[in-house]
Amino acid sequence: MTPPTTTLFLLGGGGDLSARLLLPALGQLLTSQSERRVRLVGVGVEELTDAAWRAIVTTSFATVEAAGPAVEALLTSTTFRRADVTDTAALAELLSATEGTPALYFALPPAVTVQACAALEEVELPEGTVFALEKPFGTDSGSAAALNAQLARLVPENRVHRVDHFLGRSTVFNLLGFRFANRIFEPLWNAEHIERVDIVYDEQLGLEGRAGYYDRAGALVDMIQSHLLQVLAVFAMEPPATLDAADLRDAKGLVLRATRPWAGDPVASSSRARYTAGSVDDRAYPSYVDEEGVHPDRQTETLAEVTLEVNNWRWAGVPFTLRSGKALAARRREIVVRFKPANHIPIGFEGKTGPTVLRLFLAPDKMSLSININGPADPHDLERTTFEADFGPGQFSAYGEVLEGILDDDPALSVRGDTAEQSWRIVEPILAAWRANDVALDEYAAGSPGPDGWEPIGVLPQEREG
Ligand SMILES: NC(=O)C1=CN([C@@H]2O[C@H](COP(=O)(O)OP(=O)(O)OC[C@H]3O[C@@H](n4cnc5c(N)ncnc54)[C@H](OP(=O)(O)O)[C@@H]3O)[C@@H](O)[C@H]2O)C=CC1
Ligand SMILES: O=C1O[C@H](COP(=O)(O)O)[C@@H](O)[C@H](O)[C@H]1O
Repeated sequence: MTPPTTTLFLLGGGGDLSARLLLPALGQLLTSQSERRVRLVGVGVEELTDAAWRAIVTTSFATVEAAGPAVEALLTSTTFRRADVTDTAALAELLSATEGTPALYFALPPAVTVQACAALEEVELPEGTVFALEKPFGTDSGSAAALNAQLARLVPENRVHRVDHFLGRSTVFNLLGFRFANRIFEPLWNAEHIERVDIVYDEQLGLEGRAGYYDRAGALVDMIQSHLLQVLAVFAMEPPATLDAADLRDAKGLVLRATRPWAGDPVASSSRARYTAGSVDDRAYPSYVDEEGVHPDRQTETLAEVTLEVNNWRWAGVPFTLRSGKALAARRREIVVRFKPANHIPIGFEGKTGPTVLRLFLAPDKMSLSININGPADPHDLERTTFEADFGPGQFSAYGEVLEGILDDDPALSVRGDTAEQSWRIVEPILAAWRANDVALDEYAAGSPGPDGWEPIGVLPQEREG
């Protein structure tokens, strides 16, 4: 069946997110789905002719070699509207140009998004209007709740797509398929068998000129409050009956409602650090505090690590450590599941053993399982071996999957309002402890693995030595 036409209003279409991530993802989606028809309307405060806008879209599409009938149709019909989206009359006029169902993508500074939503309260929205909102969603649980209330006055919850591109990753579905389409993993997926779970997203990139946003956010809000808590929720969820939005989002919501800092102690369960001058591979970085636009007094961390507990029957007593940082020695993007030791290894076996360790890599998508086996030669001698499997690249980029959900009005891969509030509730005690300076702000040289004295996570002691 031919999908109905959507008019996609890209509010902030001239911005960085749009050019670098959204437009290429749209080009990729339309190349693969030649039947789909999208009328794209770019919106911004800058004066831009339709031809100049078309050139921007064409350049972004070229980065993914977008081609075919759906791409051609979009390029022929796309237009640009100069409008201040905080102005009610401008929004009403904009929406009158809708063909099919409108989707409003707020690729705007967050404060402008809030103002635009307020202005939209005075506008009669066309039937079926879909909203897509970027992170950060609010600045704390109170502002997230206020924005949710505002959105609820505009469109039903299932037509609000709070975008988290980590949920667009095929990794999420890979995780569900791996765990629930096999008999052998799900029965072990609990506190009885799992000792700890580490979710690590270490980046080599530094600030990359994003001080305006990042210096107020920091690693905890930028990566853990949003993306890594969503990964935790997918990892730890109860088995959903279907992959439908309602089942997935209920299951994630239950996990996050049960989550809090380890032992309720935000000080002991968290660490923070910021990078000093150094180099990552051959690229030199100045000290974070010397980056343009950074205010050292804000004490912004570029590396955050928090240990959380999920207080339910399945996970009681299992620490979940989430870590993410910038300008680190190596790129590490993985979930590391360490199983408890075997109850009893028959006396007579010797050699190096260790717990079973499952690694689910977030990008590129693959997995490995390290176990003990009898190696070659002496059959008494146990050795470690690792099985590996590649999940292969997903059909689309993460933003491609996000956009498909928005255009199909399927919110399965977006963050539900209550979950967005819960994510703030989880990190708020930690943010308060950091603001009060109850946790030291450590330092690490750019290009190092992190501050001296921090225990490496997701690595067995014997792997550290080796
Ligand atoms: N860039 C990224 O990698 C990522 C960004 N995000 C989020 O996406 C959102 C957008 O980010 P980004 O693209 O980087 O920001 P930019 O500053 O690059 O772009 C913002 C756009 O908003 C437009 N704009 C601002 N005010 C108005 C207004 N009143 N009316 C109409 N248009 C307006 C600007 O228009 P004009 O150009 O005409 O001035 C500009 O094109 C933010 O919420 C950010 O947190 C999330 C993940 C990654
Ligand atoms: O949202 C963000 O994500 C990126 C990391 O995601 P990736 O898909 O680009 O690896 C992070 O660098 C950025 O700081 C953060 O805002």
